[in-house]
Amino acid sequence: MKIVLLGYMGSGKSTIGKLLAQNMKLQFLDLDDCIEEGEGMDIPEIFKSKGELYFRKREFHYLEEVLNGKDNFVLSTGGGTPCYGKNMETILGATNNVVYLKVSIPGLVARLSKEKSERPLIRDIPDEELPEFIGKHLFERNAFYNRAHCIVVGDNKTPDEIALEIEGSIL
Ligand SMILES: Nc1ncnc2c1ncn2[C@@H]1O[C@H](COP(=O)(O)OP(=O)(O)OP(=O)(O)O)[C@@H](O)[C@H]1O
Ligand SMILES: O=C(O)C1=C[C@@H](O)[C@@H](O)[C@H](O)C1
Ligand SMILES: [Mg+2]
Repeated sequence: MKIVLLGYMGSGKSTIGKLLAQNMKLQFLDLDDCIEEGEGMDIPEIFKSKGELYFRKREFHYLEEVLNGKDNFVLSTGGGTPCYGKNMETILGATNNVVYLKVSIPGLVARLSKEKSERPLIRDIPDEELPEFIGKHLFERNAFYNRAHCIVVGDNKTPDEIALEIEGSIL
């Protein structure tokens, strides 16, 4: 069993992935953590010292390593993971349980305005510009996220409720 969670930054993939894995007695894997461990640097450091292109290459490497090398896990991806190169094909080729955790623009803004510093793509966006930035970015990324097998809305629900809803949708 391989479950892959997709969604924008702040949609709750890491929070809900952990709960879902516990509930389903599966291993929890967070692709951002795999990258940080493998590279020996945190994500803001990788972006700063090596650039986004390098990050995207390593992201694909760790994605393939997890999907092809492991089984019985919940994988929370990074917000951009499905949107680059062959990543979405690779994910869809590995499992029939790909879930898009969809959160509204105001919902994402409320969460991310408090947590920008660890997220290099938004850390320098002024709060008043966040809604427009996220709206445009999400519009571009939705084409990838919408290829998931299942979409679960994450607004106005607790992480436990969302994890249960996802569990009910797993094949
Ligand atoms: N259902 C929820 N309701 C309210 N807040 C939530 C919910 N799920 C997650 N959060 C909060 O939203 C913030 C972002 O969650 P999280 O880090 O899990 O997102 P993410 O999708 O993994 O983001 P990233 O792609 O940047 O890794 C955290 O502060 C988390 O506690
Ligand atoms: O949305 C994105 O492109 C990113 C999201 C984070 O999970 C990290 O993978 C990184 O900060 C890039
Ligand atoms: Mg995360």
